[in-house]
Amino acid sequence: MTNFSYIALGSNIGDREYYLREGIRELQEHPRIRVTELSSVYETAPVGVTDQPSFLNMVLSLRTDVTPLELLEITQSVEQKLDRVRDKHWGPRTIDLDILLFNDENIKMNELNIPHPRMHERAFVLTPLCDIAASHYVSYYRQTIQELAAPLSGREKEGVHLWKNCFGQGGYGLFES
Ligand SMILES: Nc1ncnc2c1ncn2[C@@H]1O[C@H](COP(=O)(O)OP(=O)(O)OP(=O)(O)O)[C@@H](O)[C@H]1O
Ligand SMILES: Nc1nc2c(c(=O)[nH]1)N=C(CO)CN2
Repeated sequence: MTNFSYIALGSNIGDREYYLREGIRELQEHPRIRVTELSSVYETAPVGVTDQPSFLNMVLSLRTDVTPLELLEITQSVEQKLDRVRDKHWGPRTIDLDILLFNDENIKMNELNIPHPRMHERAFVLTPLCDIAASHYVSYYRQTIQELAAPLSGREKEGVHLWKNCFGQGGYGLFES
């Protein structure tokens, strides 16, 4: 499995931790994917559409031999399987799986943009990503993840609170409760 990718997960409907856990499990059980690391889980204030429940957010890294478009198909089928309904733009969702990075590729297609076009401005993405990839260099931004996170305002960072510290346990603390 020669490709690597970082995926952001978010949930703000129902049993949010259940949906995160099931999202990870679905990816892990895919024969062409190996989940390699999980960040901690953060509770985050909604960004964009603010009149909705708070989110649980986290990120994971994986290795795979599928293409970026195949990975998008897989993540979308996991979202569907986990009751995701697409109605309101940026509205509440049981599970959202965004492909943040795929190797060091720069992809601009109608259905897929990599790096994810809003990752650099989102504390709810960069904070968990720093758990597992702080020193990872992204050519597109000519910066490491840590450097991307540094200019985020205090207000953005204030909306992001550690909810479950799984990282110190190799990430898989999420499966222990
Ligand atoms: N890197 C990416 N990861 C996931 N979806 C992407 C990506 N780039 C483009 N898309 C497209 O974005 C479309 C909308 O995705 P989705 O409904 O999950 O957006 P969102 O999570 O509400 O908003 P945002 O993209 O700001 O996180 C998808 O159908 C997909 O084709
Ligand atoms: N805190 C938070 N806010 C959001 C999120 C999210 O995952 N977490 N996702 C969005 C659309 O993808 C819009 N706003």
